[in-house]
Amino acid sequence: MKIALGSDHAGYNLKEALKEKLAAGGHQVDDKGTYSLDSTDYPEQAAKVAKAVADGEAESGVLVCGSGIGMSITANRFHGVRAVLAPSLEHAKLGRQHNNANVLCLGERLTPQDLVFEILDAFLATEFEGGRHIRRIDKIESLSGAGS
Ligand SMILES: O=C(CO)[C@H](O)[C@H](O)[C@H](O)COP(=O)(O)O
Repeated sequence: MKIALGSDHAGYNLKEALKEKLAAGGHQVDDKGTYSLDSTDYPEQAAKVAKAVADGEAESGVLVCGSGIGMSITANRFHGVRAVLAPSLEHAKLGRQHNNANVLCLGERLTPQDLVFEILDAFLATEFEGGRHIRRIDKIESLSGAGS
């Protein structure tokens, strides 16, 4: 699978570990940065990953910051992106089954690495259930620009 990957400084170490894991699993990883521990602003990397997913250049995205919150807020600004902040396996599975999430957001400062690895595996392995959930996702997509 082609996966766009990004982090800020607070997610850099985890991003590097995830890059290795994804590559070892046979995935094609597009690393959108950041490329060091120097302080940076998460909207920059989140926008690059979200755009790659929105434009169809990547099938899925993975974003890491300290908590995962800033990444998810930013990524969900992009039409067609459904980013899930997943601190547990259940969040990752439900995000795929019910919400057809295409971006996984993680918090390096809050979630231990061994759990993050399991969360990533669950996210990639879980299928969207379709059915009634399609109607709801269509409603989300129809809201783009609403309230502005
Ligand atoms: O967006 C966040 C919090 O909602 C992320 O955790 C950031 O990584 C965090 O805000 C960065 O904080 P820092 O004090 O600048 O390292």
